[in-house]
Amino acid sequence: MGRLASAYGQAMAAHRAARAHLDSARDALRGAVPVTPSADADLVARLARVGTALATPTPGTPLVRQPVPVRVGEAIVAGGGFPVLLPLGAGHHLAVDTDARDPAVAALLRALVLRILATAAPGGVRVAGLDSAALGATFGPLRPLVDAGVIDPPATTDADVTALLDAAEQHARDARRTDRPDQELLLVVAASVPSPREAARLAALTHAGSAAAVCVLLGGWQQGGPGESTPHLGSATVVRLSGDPARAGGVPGVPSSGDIGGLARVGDPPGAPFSTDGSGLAVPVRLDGDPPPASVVALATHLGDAARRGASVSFADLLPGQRWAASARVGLRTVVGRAGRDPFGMAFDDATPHWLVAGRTGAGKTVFLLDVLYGLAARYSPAELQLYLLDFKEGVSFTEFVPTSRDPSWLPHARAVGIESDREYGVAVLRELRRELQRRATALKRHGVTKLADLPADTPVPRIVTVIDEFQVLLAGNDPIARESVNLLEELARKGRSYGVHLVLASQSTTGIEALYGRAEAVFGQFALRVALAGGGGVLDPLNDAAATLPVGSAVVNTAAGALGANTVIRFPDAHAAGGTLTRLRHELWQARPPGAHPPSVFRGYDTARVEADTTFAGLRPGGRRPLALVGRTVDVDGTTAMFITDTAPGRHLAVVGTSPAGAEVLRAATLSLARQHTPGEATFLLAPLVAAADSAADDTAAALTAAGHQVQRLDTAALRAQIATLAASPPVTGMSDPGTLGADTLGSGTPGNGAPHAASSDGAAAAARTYLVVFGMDAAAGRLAQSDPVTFRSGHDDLRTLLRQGPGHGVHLLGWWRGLRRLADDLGGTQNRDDVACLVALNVPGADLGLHLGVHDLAYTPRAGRALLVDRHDQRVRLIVPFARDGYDTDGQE
Ligand SMILES: Nc1ncnc2c1ncn2[C@@H]1O[C@H](COP(=O)(O)OP(=O)(O)OP(=O)(O)O)[C@@H](O)[C@H]1O
Repeated sequence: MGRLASAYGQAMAAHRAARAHLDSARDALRGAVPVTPSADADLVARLARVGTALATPTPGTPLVRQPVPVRVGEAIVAGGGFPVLLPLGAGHHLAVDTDARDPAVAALLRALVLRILATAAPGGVRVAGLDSAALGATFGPLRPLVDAGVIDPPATTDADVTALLDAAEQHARDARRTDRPDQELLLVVAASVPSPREAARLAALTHAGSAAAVCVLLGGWQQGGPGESTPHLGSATVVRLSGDPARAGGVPGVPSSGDIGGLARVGDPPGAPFSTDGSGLAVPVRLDGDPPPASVVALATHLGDAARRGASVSFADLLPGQRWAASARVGLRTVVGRAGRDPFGMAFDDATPHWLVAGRTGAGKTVFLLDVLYGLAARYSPAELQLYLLDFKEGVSFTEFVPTSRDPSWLPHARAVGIESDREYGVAVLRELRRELQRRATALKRHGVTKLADLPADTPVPRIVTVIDEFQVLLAGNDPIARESVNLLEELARKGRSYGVHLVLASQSTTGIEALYGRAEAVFGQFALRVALAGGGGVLDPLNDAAATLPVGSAVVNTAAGALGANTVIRFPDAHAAGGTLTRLRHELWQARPPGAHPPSVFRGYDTARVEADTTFAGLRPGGRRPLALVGRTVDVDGTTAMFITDTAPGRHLAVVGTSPAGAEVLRAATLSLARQHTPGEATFLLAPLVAAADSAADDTAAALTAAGHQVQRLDTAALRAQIATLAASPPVTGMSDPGTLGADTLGSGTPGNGAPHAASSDGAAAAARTYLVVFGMDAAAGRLAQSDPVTFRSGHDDLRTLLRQGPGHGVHLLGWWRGLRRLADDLGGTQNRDDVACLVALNVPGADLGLHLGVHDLAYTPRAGRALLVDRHDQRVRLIVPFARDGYDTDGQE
């Protein structure tokens, strides 16, 4: 009886004291003055030890400094009960010996999550749930909190669990390092014990101390028996639902826990035990059940707003107070988002000169890059920072940085922008950057220093950031472009650190890039900083799967080339959602551009090149010594005009080859550009539109030439044959020959009767008189040219070959479109005569055939719509070009 009475007394006192704690906690949460328990002095003294740990929380008090009393259930005593509160937070944890597949445990864990969230200041607690045993069902009733963004979806797979523990350990390290007064508490709720390895990691967290700001609630924790190696927990209160029935009794009318479900034994809280002998609370405890669903919803509503506010990172957060106030001398740094509640910065400096960014499509890669670029552009003036921006995908990543018809602004830091770039354009940019490295190396040598940062202050050299989105396209396959790109990237990555040239390579995946075979380490080894967005874990160490569960708008930033333990999870704002702010910022920066600043050179892969819009074309005037035939825009950094010189050297003729009707467009551009270099009457244009596909271009050419006052004659096949014979037999030596003798249908405005112009004998005056024979569909004349003259026995081909060899010396040039390479070779009399037409524009001609025709082995050319290969056999030029075409010309016509 005495023992029972004593137990009863102890229990009642505990009840009163605990009630007082609870009340005071509640009052404190409401801002009221704490209530001092007034009870039996002896028992209060004992419970005071609990009270020390269970210091009264006040609203907004971080849970990492002091543990808070959290109710777990009601102690059962005869005739009543009292609430049982346990210290949690500040290095105090809880373990239950049964896992959450037992509904009582699941309900208890949910109740604890709810109470801790309600106790903490909004945003003061982050909840990370692990539930591989019940596949997340334990957290089901808390769904409103998940939906409101207050707690994260639970980890259910092995990978999720590992990632969650990685993040928790990182959190602990960061919390210890920063030791902030407002540190967020990470509540790790394990509904069951995962594998032994993860169990050990959870146990280690319970030893991490209050500075780690982690609180672990652990279901299914069985302290190991003899011989078992279950790790010991740190400061944790243990709750048992199973076990020794004899120990569970002790109160009249209260069965042991072994006898009925739902009653538990509560061990001694660390540092403030209930018992003196380690036996824990003397009476059994009915664990609290689920909080009412209405409470969950109410809390979700209450905390959801705060969570959203806390979680949202606005684009404005990335911007500095003052524009262009930072110095790039030792590196570049910008805020890219937030880690926890703190702004998070990333740098291009000696430690992290280059960045590797990966994320599956839709993970927010473009948005992240925009955040970075605007952040940098707002901090550093164009004198400190230049940008080269390359995008290899279909999309609009960098369009906003270049002027358009709707918005004339551009980002003044941008030097070159490639949108839907060709690989050849990418290589051109990398070559340009390598030239810049060489210039910088020379400048550093001149000043006797080895690093950009050591240059004298009065010789500032801007840092260059080159962003290559979807860079794997550049390295795709194992062709000369891929190989050259790898070489260039490796060199830029290796030397860029010292010379202030930084690379950001972004991709959906960095694995399986064939051209990198054996070189990946040499290239990526220079990329200490890795950013893994959702699905972008490939840039991290294979054991580091921290990116496995990232939502859109988050990233793992790792400054140790992806190694485990160097992760920081950040959130970055959606730049797309801040369109207005972005536009205003860009306009502000544009208005502030230095006087004389030029817009970036822009390459848009999908643009048609129009000769009329070409600046070289616009500048052409009569009187030049060697007329230029303009054929397109070179795919290079500046989009220089692609052209041939038509001088008196043998072979200065143009062959455009391929079935694509774009061939007629190229002839049109070449002809019109030549025409601009002659005064009317000085040159004769003999146009032979032999195929229907060229009619439109030929008619347009004739009309434009006529309008400009030039002499134009139209030839049919027969007339062409005759004209070739005439020009071959008696090349014009002076004045104009009579076109009437050519059987031509005169279209031009020049005087009929004045035929081919004369050609002077020297280059100096060669431009003075020319004949341009422009044949649209030269192959259509093959039959006629093959026929021999019954008198002279000369075939048309004989005459053509004479004309090709001797014509330029007499001012006669052939511009022809052949629809097949074979036809061209036949007309030339075999590939051995290929130099007789030295200027070639290859359209949809297979690269291998072209290589054979030209006798070039490793010709890298992939025929595609809107592109051509320019080959000049005299100066060994081989360039990818965007051939000129009229607006509305359908490049799809090219196969
Ligand atoms: N921080 C963010 N917060 C919210 N939404 C975001 C965030 N970042 C990106 N998004 C959204 O995700 C979508 C995809 O973003 P983005 O275009 O940057 O993806 P991506 O990885 O570049 O995809 P793709 O490679 O297919 O172009 C967009 O609708 C964007 O608004």
